[in-house]
Amino acid sequence: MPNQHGTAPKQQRQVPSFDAPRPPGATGALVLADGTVLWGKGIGATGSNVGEVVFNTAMTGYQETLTDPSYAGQIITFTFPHIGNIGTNAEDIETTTPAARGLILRADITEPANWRSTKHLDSWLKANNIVGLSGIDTRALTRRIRSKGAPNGVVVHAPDGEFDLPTLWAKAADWPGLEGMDLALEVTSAQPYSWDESEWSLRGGYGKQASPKFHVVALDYGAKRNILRCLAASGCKVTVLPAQSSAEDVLAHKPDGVFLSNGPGDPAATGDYAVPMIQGVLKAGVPLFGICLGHQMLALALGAKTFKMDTGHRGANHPVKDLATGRVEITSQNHGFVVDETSLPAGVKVTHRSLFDQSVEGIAVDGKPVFSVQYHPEASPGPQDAHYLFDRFVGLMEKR
Ligand SMILES: NC(=O)CC[C@H](N)C(=O)O
Repeated sequence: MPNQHGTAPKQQRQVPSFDAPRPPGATGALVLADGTVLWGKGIGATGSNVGEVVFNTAMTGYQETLTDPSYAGQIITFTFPHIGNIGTNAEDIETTTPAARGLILRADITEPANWRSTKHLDSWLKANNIVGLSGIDTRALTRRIRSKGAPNGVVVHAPDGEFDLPTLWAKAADWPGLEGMDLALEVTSAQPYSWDESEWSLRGGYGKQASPKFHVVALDYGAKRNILRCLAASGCKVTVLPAQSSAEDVLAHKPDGVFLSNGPGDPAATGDYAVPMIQGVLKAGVPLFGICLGHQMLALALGAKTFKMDTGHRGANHPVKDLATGRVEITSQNHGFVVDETSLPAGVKVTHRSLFDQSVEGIAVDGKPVFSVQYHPEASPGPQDAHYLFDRFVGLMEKR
């Protein structure tokens, strides 16, 4: 039986026929695990890469999106057609080593016209070894993902047009998929470090750096820089620790608060290290705040379950309702797994809900300084409606 990604076990699967004529001039393709081939023009680095093919509907912020470590293991389809128009620069990055496995565009890369641009997107993709494809009917691809779920696929770019479809297809069909895959360990920092605000200027309306009042230990599962910036701007000195740090490692820093970062892969696959660490911190009563993967890990540590969504949420205009105030926030999102509401134990309440599909967007523990959200209050890219959550975290530390 093929699973939801269209991947069938090796012994059962049929090698698709790849006899259809290759369009002249095709220098790239997307080969899906079900044998579908979408021909296009290769962009960025040459070579091929396998991953889960997802789509992002944000109209801005392609450089932040491509450098968000949560995209490890994924090939990003941009539904917005003008990608490249502001070029790239050295500031709008969420990590120095992008983890996304490829990108799919409708149109050719737009020529840059922006005073901050220091490099054309195509050269930047090459420098960062990201393989891409343009000339793809991204609307059709997105509709396919929406109706059948995110497929596994291989993106290939070969300037001479020479690539072997059966080999690429086998790479897609053999890839196990994100379910059960721990990718946080691929993108976490190897060493602890202090977030140095002087190196990375505060941007975008968060104001100047506040002098630190609280010490926050941030667990790095693939943390976006703008989260660390937002914590610093809210008055926190931030110590970043590697993903596999234990509760003892964390508490040895005598933190006023502990932050659980975003990150790639399946949250349930990180259970052996993240869950005991979080449980130790919960026991110590230290205020806890989690974003996205961190939110999912907190739910797991509280005894709940997560599961893989068919399509996921990736974009910059997702409406979320704060159930306490009734206020609707427009949020930035990037996730493919979600907390199973029915598995939440007594004493853990849903605080935020997606107005697209009613799924859980935030939780809090009754009477404890512990909360998390599925979406991205730090934006980058996206609106800043939810920035108040950083102040809420600081408020909990203040109270304690
Ligand atoms: N942005 C994130 O932290 C993503 C969390 C998790 N990897 C998911 O896809 O659901």
